[in-house]
Amino acid sequence: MVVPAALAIRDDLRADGREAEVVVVPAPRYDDERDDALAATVARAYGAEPALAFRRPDHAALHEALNTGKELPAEDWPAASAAAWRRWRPARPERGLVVLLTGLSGSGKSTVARAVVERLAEHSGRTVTLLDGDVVRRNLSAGLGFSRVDRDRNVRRIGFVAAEIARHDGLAVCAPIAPFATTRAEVRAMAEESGDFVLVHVATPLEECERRDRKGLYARARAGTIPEFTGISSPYEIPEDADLVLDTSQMTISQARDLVMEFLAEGGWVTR
Ligand SMILES: Nc1ncnc2c1ncn2[C@@H]1O[C@H](COP(=O)(O)OS(=O)(=O)O)[C@@H](OP(=O)(O)O)[C@H]1O
Ligand SMILES: Nc1ncnc2c1ncn2[C@@H]1O[C@H](COP(=O)(O)OP(=O)(O)O)[C@@H](O)[C@H]1O
Repeated sequence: MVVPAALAIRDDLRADGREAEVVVVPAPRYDDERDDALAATVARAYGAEPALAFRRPDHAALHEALNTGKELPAEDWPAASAAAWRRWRPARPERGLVVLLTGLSGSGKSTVARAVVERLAEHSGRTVTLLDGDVVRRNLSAGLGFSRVDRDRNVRRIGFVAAEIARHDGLAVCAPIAPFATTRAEVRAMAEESGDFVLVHVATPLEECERRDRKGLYARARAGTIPEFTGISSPYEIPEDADLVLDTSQMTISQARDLVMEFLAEGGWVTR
C-alpha cells in the first residue's frame, strides 16, 4: 500500500510542476520523537533537506476517520495517500468483517451464528458467508481429528477463508469451538490484514452445554469413549480479548442475536 501511495504523491507533485523523486524507506515506528530523528537522518542520507518538517501523523484520528468515512486530516495525508488508505480500509459499512463465535460444544455458536447471518443477509445488503464448525469439518477440513494440531489446522483454514472473504469486502461469520488463544489470535491477525475482526465468546457454562447434550457427545466423553473432548478431556482457553460475551443460558436465541447485531451497529459495520 505504501509504494502505490508514494508513487501517487510523486505524480501529484510532478503535475504541480515540482520535480520529485520518491524513495520509500522501511523503518520502525515508535510514535515518539525517535521517529522525527530517524526521518531527519534518513532525509540527510539521501541528500535531501527535510524541507517539510516531519509531522508525526495522528494515527488514532486516521483510524477514526477511516472507520466513519470522514475526511482524513489533510495536513497529515495528501490526497493521493488518503485515497490509498481508503482503498485499503473503506468505511466500516463497506469494509470486510470476520465475526468469530467461539465456545464449548453446545454453547449455542451455530444457533446464534445462523440467526445473525439471517439478519445480516436481510439488512446489510452485502454478501454474508457462514463457516460453521460442523459443516467445515465435513468438507474444508474433512479428515482432520481433534488433536491440538488438527484443531489448529482446522481453525487456521477457517481463518484463511474468512480473511479472503473480508479482503473482498464481504462478511464472514465463523462458529468453530476454536479453543486455543494463540490460534484465535492468528485468525484475528489474518482478518485484520484486510478487514476487521470481532470475537464473540459464547460463554455458556459447561454444565448447561452438558445438560443440553444434543448429540449425546458429552455422555460419551464422560464415559471415555470420545477422547480429547473440549471442556472434559481437552482444554478450552477462555478468551481475554473477546469483544462481546454471551451466556446463552441467561437469554433467548433472539436476545443473543440482537446483542451481536447491536454490537455491529454500535461499531458502525451495519446500519440499524
Ligand atoms: N473431541 C471433540 N471435541 C470437541 N468437539 C468434538 C469432538 N469430537 C467431535 N466433536 C464435534 O465436532 C464439533 C467441533 O468441531 P470444531 O471444528 O468446531 O472444533 S475445533 O474448533 O477444531 O476445536 C463439535 O460440534 P459443536 O457441538 O457444533 O461445537 C462436536 O459436535
Ligand atoms: N439462548 C440460546 N441461544 C442459543 N442456543 C440455545 C439457546 N437456548 C437453547 N439453545 C439450544 O442450545 C443448542 C445449541 O446448539 P448449537 O447452536 O449447535 O451449539 P454449538 O454450535 O455451540 O455446538 C441448540 O439446540 C439450541 O436450540
